[in-house]
Amino acid sequence: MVKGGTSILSENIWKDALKYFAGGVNSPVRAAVKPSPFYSLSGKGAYIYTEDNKRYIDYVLGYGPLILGHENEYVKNKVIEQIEKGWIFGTPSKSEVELAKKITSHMNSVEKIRFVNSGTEATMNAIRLARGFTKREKILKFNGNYHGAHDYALIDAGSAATEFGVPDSEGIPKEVLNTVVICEYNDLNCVEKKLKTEEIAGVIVEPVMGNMGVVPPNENFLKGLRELTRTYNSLLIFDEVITGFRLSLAGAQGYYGVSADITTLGKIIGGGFPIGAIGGKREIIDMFTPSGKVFNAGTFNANPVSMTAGLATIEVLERENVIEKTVSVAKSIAEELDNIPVPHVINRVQNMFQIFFGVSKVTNATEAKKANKDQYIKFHINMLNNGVFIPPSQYESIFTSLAHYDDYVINETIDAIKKSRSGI
Ligand SMILES: Cc1ncc(COP(=O)(O)O)c(C=O)c1O
Ligand SMILES: N[C@H](C=O)CCC(=O)O
Repeated sequence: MVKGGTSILSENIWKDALKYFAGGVNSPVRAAVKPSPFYSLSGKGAYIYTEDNKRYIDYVLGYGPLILGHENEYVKNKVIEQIEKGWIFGTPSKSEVELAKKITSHMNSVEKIRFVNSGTEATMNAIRLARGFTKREKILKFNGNYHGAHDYALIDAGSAATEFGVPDSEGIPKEVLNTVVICEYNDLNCVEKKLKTEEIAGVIVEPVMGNMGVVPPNENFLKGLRELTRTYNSLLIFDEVITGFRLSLAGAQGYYGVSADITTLGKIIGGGFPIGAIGGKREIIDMFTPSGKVFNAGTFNANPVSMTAGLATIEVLERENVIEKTVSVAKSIAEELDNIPVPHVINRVQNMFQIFFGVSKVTNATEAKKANKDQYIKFHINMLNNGVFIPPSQYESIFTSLAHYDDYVINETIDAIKKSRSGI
């Protein structure tokens, strides 16, 4: 097994992939890995192993779900047990009730849940729910926030939409664009102005921005959103697809002490298997069919494998002090990044962080876009060559997992940072 370096086999697979997939991939950020993507073969703990017999310490972690690291033994065994019993029934299964009990026990504002298959489906349905509940049409979102790949979210969107220069996607009808109102993140004045002058069904927000790099909320931002949405009878939607069960067991809401009307979840609650969820107050979630008139359905909704993996993951989070451990790793790595002798700023909240070169502060998407992307990409390539996989895009977050809570992994990473800082 070789640490980092170039990847001949992966390069050959990549040439084939370019024949079959738009841009060679099935989700755009994967094409951002330079010079070309490596093909993963397996994962164990903090490491990814590739088709080329290369090994990388993984700080991407499936873009967030793998808070326990790769192939966690407990989760794996629970999933195998489930698979031996069957993996789709088209009927409810006990695992969905158990996962719902677990999530609601941790998140005060979530009394009832609808399980879907992705974060994208979760936010799309949360927006429909907010419109159905308030009988209003407009949604307020923030510049650079990413809520998945559906029409109502792809306006001033972060993540790969910014990385590939399509924050406003083509193919979205004007009528849809006109229902989305945009403010800059952390700008409460803008939010108040829009809520006052437009009939807004809901304000959707990433409580910590994780799709423009990492951008924390200013001290009063989330509390301000809570108050303003109450004043103007609009619903507050926290998109906790990344932050749920990452910042704390009660998500960003628990961490910042602000509760939402509707919460969207994904990633960690599926333990690495496809999932999304819309949670909230009983009277809001009950508006979903069949008890209400806001339609949602799905062949794979609440599939037992994702339910089982999610439940097992949360059990480990509860038992093993995981969040504390991932935060301590994140602190050590962020401190070492801060020693890089090139002007930069590091934004970190708990166990998610990102470095921005060439700027002294990043508090919103406009400031994030001023960071020197070329320097970030050079650093990303240097880190890969030194055996560490950090996000290939400035507009993603570095994550830590339980498996990184290991002196050998931390020291290897610190060593890679030291070797990677020249030439950026
Ligand atoms: C905050 C946030 N919301 C929604 C999504 C969409 O989730 P998914 O990729 O599972 O559709 C993502 C990530 O992709 C996300 O980071
Ligand atoms: N930033 C995205 C979600 O958090 C990354 C996942 C993807 O686009 O494939």
